[in-house]
Amino acid sequence: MTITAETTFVETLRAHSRRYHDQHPFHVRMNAGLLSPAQLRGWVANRFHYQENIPRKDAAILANCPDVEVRRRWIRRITDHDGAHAGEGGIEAWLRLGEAAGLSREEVQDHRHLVPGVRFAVGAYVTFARTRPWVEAVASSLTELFAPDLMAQRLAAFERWYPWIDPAGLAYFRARLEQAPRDCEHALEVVTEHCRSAESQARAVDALSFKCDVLWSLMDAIDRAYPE
Ligand SMILES: O=C(O)c1cc(C(=O)O)c2c(n1)C(=O)C(=O)c1cc(C(=O)O)[nH]c1-2
Repeated sequence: MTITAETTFVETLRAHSRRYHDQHPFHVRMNAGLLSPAQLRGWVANRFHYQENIPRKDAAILANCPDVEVRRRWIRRITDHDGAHAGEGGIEAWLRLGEAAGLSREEVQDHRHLVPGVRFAVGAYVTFARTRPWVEAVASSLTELFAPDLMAQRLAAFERWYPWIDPAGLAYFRARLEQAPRDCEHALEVVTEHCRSAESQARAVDALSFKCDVLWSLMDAIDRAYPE
């Protein structure tokens, strides 16, 4: 997707919703209630690797960012996932989701279910944030513009189609319904303020494309590991 005279920068970013992983066949089947318990557990166990690396990705952005005001707001993402204390935060909430789905904490944390493609996709995202200019790394987080719709759909689907998962385990998704819009509003603010030239806008768009590929590859790897 390229920026043209007719489409503004922000419209071009938003148009990436067409490449978001909500349209991946595995997610489509998940939301239609068609996944077996083993497939759903495989997804939960593998997606944990994404969750546990988000704070490391955000720490890389902080390390590369010279702007104190951006850092002051961005740092909250790390506590959202890590929690301020043991037993709190998004990573803990994801482990509880695993338990609600029948996975022990140990088997999620020791990566015994982790498939190579997911490890590669997550590693690529963290490396991108470490090695690319920080504004591009911020732009790559903008897939979160599209996440709330998928979270809402997922919550409804889990309650309707997968009643064997204790609904208390879905707290992670409920929290993201609030956190994702706040986070991506800030990210969009940073990107529009810092990307004024056509060239920097094109780089931000490329960063978002890259991230869509990361998420899609991750789902491809899960789909392949837990076939129908
Ligand atoms: O379940 C999902 O579909 C989904 C997608 C995304 C995303 O679009 O990157 C994130 C999350 N969840 C999520 O839970 C999360 O904490 C998160 C952080 C980020 C990011 O790039 O900084 N994306 C996402």
